[in-house]
Amino acid sequence: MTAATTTNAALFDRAQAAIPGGVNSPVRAFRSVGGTPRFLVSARGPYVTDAEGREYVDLVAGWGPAILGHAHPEVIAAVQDAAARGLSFGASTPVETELAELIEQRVAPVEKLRLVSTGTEATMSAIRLARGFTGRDLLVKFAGHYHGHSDGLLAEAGSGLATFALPGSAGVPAEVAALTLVVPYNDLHALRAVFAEHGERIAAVITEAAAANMGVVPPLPGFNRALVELAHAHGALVISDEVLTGFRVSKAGWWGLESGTDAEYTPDLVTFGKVVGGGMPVAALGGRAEIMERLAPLGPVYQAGTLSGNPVAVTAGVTTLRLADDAVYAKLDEVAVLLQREVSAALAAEGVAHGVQRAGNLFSFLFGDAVVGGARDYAGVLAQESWRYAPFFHAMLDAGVSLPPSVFEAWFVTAAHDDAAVTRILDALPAAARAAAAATPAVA
Ligand SMILES: Cc1ncc(COP(=O)(O)O)c(C=O)c1O
Ligand SMILES: NCC(=O)CCC(=O)O
Repeated sequence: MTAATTTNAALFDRAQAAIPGGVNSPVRAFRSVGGTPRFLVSARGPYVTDAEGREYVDLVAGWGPAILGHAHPEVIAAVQDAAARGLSFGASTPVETELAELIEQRVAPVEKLRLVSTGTEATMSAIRLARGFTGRDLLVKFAGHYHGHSDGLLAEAGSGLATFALPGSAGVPAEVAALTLVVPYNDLHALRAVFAEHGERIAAVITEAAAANMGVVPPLPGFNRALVELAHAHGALVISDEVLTGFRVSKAGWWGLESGTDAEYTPDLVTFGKVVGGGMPVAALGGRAEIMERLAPLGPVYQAGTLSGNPVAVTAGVTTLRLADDAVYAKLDEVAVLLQREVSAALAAEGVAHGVQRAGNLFSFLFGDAVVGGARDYAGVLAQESWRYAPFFHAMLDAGVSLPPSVFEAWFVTAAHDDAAVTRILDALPAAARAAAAATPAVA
């Protein structure tokens, strides 16, 4: 390893002078945990390495895409091969159809699919399509769910907005914000009330297939199904956002986990991102052919992109999905279960009251007596002692384990988390649990 020639602190100073907050996405800024963000220079398998030459076991996984671990040799080789043939054509390529077919084969509600570059674009376009299809304007979303940063979706959103306690965003016209109705998650009663009042004006309900941007909050059994039935009874569509869960929690995403059970549901539109790009900018919206065919050039709903279906990025996605076989998903599940158990045991050993939240192989922890039974919505999540997370996070980081820098984010495992990586995490836990136990709330 080459000797470090700079420090994270120096890089952060320089970044802050050139880039707002020193980051290109707010969740990277360490604002809620304090300290200096690590500037990463490389990643391989379950590890990331910072500019000081320090290696960390990674439980962020690029915020989800790296199910195989970082820089999987076959993915890198395929990307290098694609790159050597040209970076972007602005024309159709065979590999785009391959990715669309692969997704359609696995997720039955997706009959037709269009590729875009980010999850934000996928949900934004799905909403326009739902409005164009239904001829209605209102959108229903759930508090604590995050669907990217387009104007209509930032109200009571999760991810960075939860981390920074923002109720929404400046710059969103009141007229636009008024078109989004926010309902507590897992609350069919509240959803029924919204439909009773506004049913004829609601174009769609958008929901994370399993919520994972306020920490993890799974849907109650049958919730997705009931919400589809309710929406359809009122002529509204359901957009199931699988940007985070898609091809991470199973070969067919969250839909795959519930299909074939009593809770099976059929959303009208589904959005994907993260894993479908294998770490490169690919996302997608798909769904019923009748709806998808309203998109230009077939229909009147306009949607486009210079870089949509970029050949290098799509190659990373296709290769990742093809390599993610049953053994990969079994490994993700195994590591997730082990870490849930061991983190919980370490916290319990230090007397830290906590709840464990899980949805497939996604999981997170809630701190405090109020949440030992878990949380089923955003208000439940906010009832925790979130101030216990920063010292826990920093103790793990000091011991060489990189967690999401917010208590409101899921932990992401990879299939490359082998015994050595897991052992390093387990070794770090006792001190981190002690730090969480000793934490005190900040005084204003
Ligand atoms: C459920 C969900 N939807 C949408 C998005 C937005 O995706 P992107 O950050 O690629 O715009 C994210 C994550 O960022 C997400 O977790
Ligand atoms: N779970 C939150 C995200 O994945 C968001 C990442 C980002 O906005 O940078």
